[in-house]
Amino acid sequence: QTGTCPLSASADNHKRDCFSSRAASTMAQTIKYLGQEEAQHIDEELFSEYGFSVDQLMELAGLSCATAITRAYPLTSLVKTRPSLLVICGPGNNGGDGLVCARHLKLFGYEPAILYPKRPNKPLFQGLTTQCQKMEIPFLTEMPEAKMIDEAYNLVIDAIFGFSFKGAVREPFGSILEVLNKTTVPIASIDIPSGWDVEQGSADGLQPDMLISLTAPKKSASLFRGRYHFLGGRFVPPGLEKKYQLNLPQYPGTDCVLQL
Ligand SMILES: NC(=O)C1=CN([C@@H]2O[C@H](COP(=O)(O)OP(=O)(O)OC[C@H]3O[C@@H](n4cnc5c(N)ncnc54)[C@H](OP(=O)(O)O)[C@@H]3O)[C@@H](O)[C@H]2O)[C@@H](O)CC1
Ligand SMILES: [K+]
Repeated sequence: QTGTCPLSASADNHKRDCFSSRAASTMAQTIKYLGQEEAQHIDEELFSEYGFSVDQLMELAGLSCATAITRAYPLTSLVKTRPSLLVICGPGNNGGDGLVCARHLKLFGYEPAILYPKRPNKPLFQGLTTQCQKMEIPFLTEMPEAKMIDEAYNLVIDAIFGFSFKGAVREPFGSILEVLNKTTVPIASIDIPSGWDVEQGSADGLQPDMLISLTAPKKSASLFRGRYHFLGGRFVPPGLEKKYQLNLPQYPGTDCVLQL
């Protein structure tokens, strides 16, 4: 009889609702934040064990970044008359993500310009550079001053260093990060705020407005204080997710990004 009583039924519903919201929040709390070595192992396994190529995953990573940026800073929200963006690319795969991201942002209607001061002599990066040039994206020859960046661009995309960054920042990136620290336009960092220790962060380093974590957040992401934290890189096979207990949240529908 109690089972049919409206009060009990609603209490049961309440219990069930509480349980599922608790379950959901437990799920959300247990997304794994990766250490540096763990992130590198996952990366290596994707290429070896799981048969992916770098350019495949870089394309998906860069597309996720462009999509997340479009969500956080839609064209209609930009304060400057032109939808100008500055994309700063570093010497590794994080820089490659930046090149792919710039290409997609151009297709999405933005006007990116790229600073790419240290270009690896590898076909992958040469191809990505050519693709951007053919998309009529200008490459800057030097880092503009902070004041000029604040005047000319709506957003800076930081694709300088990712999860392989270690030690004190070497030139020319030390000077570039110093300038970025003086700018006031929002910064969107790809995977790691550049200059941050991948696990410990950096108290006096960049304070980006947006962070796009790829595959899974890295430990330093728990110190991120900006407005937008997105997850991208929807390419993790179930076996790998299970092995590393990533406990990734469900991406909605066909989306390639998820706001955390
Ligand atoms: N599985 C995934 O999630 C995927 C991840 N992807 C992306 O790859 C990123 C990781 O890429 P990565 O391993 O190439 O390294 P990354 O962090 O770009 O930097 C290495 C470069 O930085 C340099 N460097 C290092 N320390 C330095 C210092 N102190 N000062 C100055 N330079 C320093 C170092 O130079 P070197 O030591 O060789 O002189 C090297 O050239 C990852 O974060 C994500 O964005 C996607 O593309 C695909 C799928
Ligand atoms: K970065």
